[in-house]
Amino acid sequence: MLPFGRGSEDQRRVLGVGGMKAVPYAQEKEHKMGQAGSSLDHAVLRLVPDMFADIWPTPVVLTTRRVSCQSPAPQSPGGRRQDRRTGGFQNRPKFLKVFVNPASHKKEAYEIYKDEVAPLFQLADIKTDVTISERKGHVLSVLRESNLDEYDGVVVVGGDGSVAEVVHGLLLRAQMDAGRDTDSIFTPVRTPLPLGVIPAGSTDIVACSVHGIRHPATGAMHIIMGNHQNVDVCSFSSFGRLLRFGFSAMFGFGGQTLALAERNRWMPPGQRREFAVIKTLANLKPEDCELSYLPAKTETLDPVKNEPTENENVIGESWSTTQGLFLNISIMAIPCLCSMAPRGLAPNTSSVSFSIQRNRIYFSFSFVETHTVQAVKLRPRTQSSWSDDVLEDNRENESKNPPIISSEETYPWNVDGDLLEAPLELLIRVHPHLLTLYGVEVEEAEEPHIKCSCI
Ligand SMILES: Nc1ncnc2c1ncn2[C@@H]1O[C@H](COP(=O)(O)OP(=O)(O)OP(=O)(O)O)[C@@H](O)[C@H]1O
Repeated sequence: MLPFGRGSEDQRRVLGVGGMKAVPYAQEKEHKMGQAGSSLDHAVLRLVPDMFADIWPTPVVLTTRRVSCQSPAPQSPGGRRQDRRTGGFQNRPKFLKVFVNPASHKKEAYEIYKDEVAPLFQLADIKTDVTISERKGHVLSVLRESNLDEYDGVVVVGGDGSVAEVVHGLLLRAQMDAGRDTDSIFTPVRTPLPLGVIPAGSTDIVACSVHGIRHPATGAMHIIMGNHQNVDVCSFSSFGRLLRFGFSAMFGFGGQTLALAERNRWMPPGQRREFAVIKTLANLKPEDCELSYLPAKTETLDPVKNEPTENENVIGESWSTTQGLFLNISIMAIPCLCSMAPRGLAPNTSSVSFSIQRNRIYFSFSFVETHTVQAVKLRPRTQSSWSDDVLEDNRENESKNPPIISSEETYPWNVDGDLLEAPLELLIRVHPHLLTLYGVEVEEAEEPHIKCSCI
């Protein structure tokens, strides 16, 4: 099986249009059909840089999960897709609900949609119903209240935060339609609508992970051709209460940096991000946590079907628990490819080392471990080091800023680039193949050409 982030030179080519790398669809399809399945990684990582090894000599944990991924075509209610003229492409949509976030990145999302995507949909005879989001949360309320039966798919034009909002909305809606209580933990049902992602944000990790490239027209072509890829989604819950769905999360450095950036929203975005990274690094303190994880069921290759099969008996359902000081813990349900880490932040590897690529140089950190997990539970054991900084800041700016920490202490998590202030204990469960995205399995993202802010 060819995992994400690996493959021969030939296999690393991505499907592109409009002057970008262009591989004929048939050739790409043939290549994909040659694979036994794709892989998705789930990672929990605990970073203790070498320079701090004397101070925090604890070992490090990084967790990944490998899941086979075949893509049966989801059916819209009533099986209406089968009645359509699909021009040879079985999953080709005819009517799409489109959400555009005009505030994404450089505020160009609407222009990108109008100039680069809408004309392609028109050529392909695809009808659209477009909503320009007016504020954070607007998309969520539209997805809750609209009749979605008439659509073949949903499209989001924006960055990772916008994608996360639509994913959360679609999955909440699916639970509501299935009569589930969305306030509590449950085994979620799939959403019947595939989601297309048109990158228009500053990082676009989800688009890079399913298209291999940040290129709106490539995203549009995957939608038009009805290329489907099933992806895993995480649920985040605390003390039995569902908080949200998402693809990735960071606690420690990643959460603290975002929290600091959010507290300084008055700065321009680039400056805010750099300020937050530098200040967090300068005050970097590890979090003292109890981390438990449920190892994933192992996979072996079925010799007859040449497909990965889960071996339920090898690892039982027993939680592994570790305690100690963690600089960063990341959980990833998608490979998290981006221009700065073209092979992904969650490399699909059984090795205990984790590497990120910067300008073609690889760093293998001995202080990062990877594990394959189905679920992770994190419980900080002391007051967050982040709250010390908040209190210090608040003392400095007491007259300007109201206190942020309430009597009930929360801990900052970076969930798909959004700040989630979670209570003491957070349970993250991986739900295999919960969502279908328009796209294909990609081996590697485009070479870095734009500054990326994923870490
Ligand atoms: N009209 C709006 N005004 C302000 N914010 C909005 C609006 N519509 C949506 N949002 C919110 O903006 C947030 C960030 O958007 P998005 O992720 O698309 O852009 P970005 O942060 O520039 O990109 P990336 O996440 O890739 O870094 C999302 O959480 C979304 O809910």
